[in-house]
Amino acid sequence: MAVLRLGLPKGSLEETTVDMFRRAGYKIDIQSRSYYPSIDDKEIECVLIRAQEMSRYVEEGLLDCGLTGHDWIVENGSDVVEIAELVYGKVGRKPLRWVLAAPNDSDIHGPKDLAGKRIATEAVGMTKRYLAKHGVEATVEFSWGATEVKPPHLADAIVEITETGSSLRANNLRIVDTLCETTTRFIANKDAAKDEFKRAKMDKLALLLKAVLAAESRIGLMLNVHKDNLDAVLNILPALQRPTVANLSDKDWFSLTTVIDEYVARDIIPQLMQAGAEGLVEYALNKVVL
Ligand SMILES: Nc1ncnc2c1ncn2[C@@H]1O[C@H](COP(=O)(O)OP(=O)(O)OP(=O)(O)O)[C@@H](O)[C@H]1O
Ligand SMILES: O=P(O)(O)OC[C@H]1O[C@H](OP(=O)(O)OP(=O)(O)O)[C@H](O)[C@@H]1O
Ligand SMILES: [Mg+2]
Repeated sequence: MAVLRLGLPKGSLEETTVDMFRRAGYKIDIQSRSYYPSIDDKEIECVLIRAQEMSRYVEEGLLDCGLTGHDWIVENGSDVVEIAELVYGKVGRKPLRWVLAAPNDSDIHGPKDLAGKRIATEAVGMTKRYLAKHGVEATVEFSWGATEVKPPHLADAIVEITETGSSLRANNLRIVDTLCETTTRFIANKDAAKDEFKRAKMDKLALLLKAVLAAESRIGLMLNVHKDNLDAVLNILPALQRPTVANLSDKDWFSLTTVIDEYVARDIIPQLMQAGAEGLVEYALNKVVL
């Protein structure tokens, strides 16, 4: 039987990825110390791999596809096919940033101030390219992690990824500059992407994962409205998502169903009620296919 070999990222992206697959309809079970999670789809075989190494194994064909950050795909210089961009991190749903950071009281305020200094980072290639772009000579030292603790004694500055900013704050570091942004990508091996079975399977996974992300920021809205108030209520709803308007058994009343961005709901719901909406129900969505 044909099987798709899928790499799941160990580390920061692990929990969110497994949760996204669950909401996409796949149950993944990771036993402690096992690097072969089980999945309730006989056509998929999962392997847990560090995000840093994912693109290398996908490029070599040891894995057909996998999820990892754009940052490590670039850092490794991997030649892989991008099936989908999925904007999620460990905590949030926004791109993450790789930043140059220095102690709050340091005299480093821009790239030029790095001349002759020592910079610790997990992303050596990215940092060297940044220095070259600014024509600055500095020492770049590979860091195995816990990089934020290094300044001021073990390094003058660091290049590190930040999501919530709490690791930088906890270590009295301030952001000096942003080197790049990164998001999660669903990548495939070039040959696997040309294989009919594997490509179809990957496209299906990408569609479902994107649908889960699209649903997270939206809500469903259902309400009833008298015909005299129909236009007023319709005018309040965002123009992009035309609602479904259906007749109720009483001819003078209509039922409206629509999907809107969650952040507009808090403004719109009171307005809708004022305009004559009744029996309004807001509900969570599992998947939205755009
Ligand atoms: N909050 C986050 N912190 C760090 N990396 C994140 C975060 N959210 C998403 N990522 C992404 O996860 C990947 C991190 O890969 P990496 O191999 O460094 O593992 P790690 O998650 O830091 O694991 P470890 O705990 O072993 O250091 C990167 O591609 C990065 O863009
Ligand atoms: O801006 P924040 O929300 O604080 O997130 C960013 C931090 O999370 C990651 O650390 P990780 O857990 O991978 O530890 P490590 O430094 O030992 O790799 C990353 O390397 C940063 O330190
Ligand atoms: Mg890490």
